[in-house]
Amino acid sequence: MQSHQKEHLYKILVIGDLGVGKTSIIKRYVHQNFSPHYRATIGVDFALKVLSWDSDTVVRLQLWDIAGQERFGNMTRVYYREAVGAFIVFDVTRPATFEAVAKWKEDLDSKLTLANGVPVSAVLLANKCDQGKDNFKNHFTKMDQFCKEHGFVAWYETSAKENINIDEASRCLVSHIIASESDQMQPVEPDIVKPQILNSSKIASCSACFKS
Ligand SMILES: Nc1nc2c(ncn2[C@@H]2O[C@H](COP(=O)(O)OP(=O)(O)OP(=O)(O)O)[C@@H](O)[C@H]2O)c(=O)[nH]1
Repeated sequence: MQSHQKEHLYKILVIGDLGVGKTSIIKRYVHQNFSPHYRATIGVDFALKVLSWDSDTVVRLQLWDIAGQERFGNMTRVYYREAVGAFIVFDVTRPATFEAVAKWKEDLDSKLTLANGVPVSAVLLANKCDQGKDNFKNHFTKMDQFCKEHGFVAWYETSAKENINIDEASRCLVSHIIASESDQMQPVEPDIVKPQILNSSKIASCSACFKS
């Protein structure tokens, strides 16, 4: 008997400042391990995660781990090409890395949009929550507001060290990508189609992913 399993291959970007934990999040997600030692990524690195999405769908995530220092280079346009989703990561113990989030998001939206001009789905990850939980608790309301203003579909506190919320964040991103595929979206250069701000009904429909 022939299998009717559907397969999706999605290119996902993992971006954010130096040392915020991008490589560690991917390592935890794909290889189920964690190392406390820091080795800066040079350029870009890749990993593949295969998900049994439901009984008849397999999702392959091609994760592009882009070095933090690349925001200051001119290769991001090349790396972003044909991505359909992104994680933007910051380190809850270093406020400067949160300040850089808006810059990463701007960089992303200025270089990559889907065919109907909508930005690719992006989820914000507040990483190293094993270290900064108490400092961060008071910011939940502000984070929801920040995400709406900057066009993130959701945000999660994560820890690559303690394996917190990484699977959940990924499922949220994938479900948004699958939902947006119904709009026949193909990534194109924004020179052809100008980026648009997500309309509020689109954001509201994502609110299930926002933490309360
Ligand atoms: N406590 C804690 N440490 C973490 C966590 N995630 C990453 N780290 C540590 O933070 C440091 C930097 O992690 P990386 O994953 O290399 O960071 P990166 O964002 O890939 O860095 P670049 O390659 O420079 O862009 C390493 O020493 C990790 O062990 C976490 O969730 N909790």
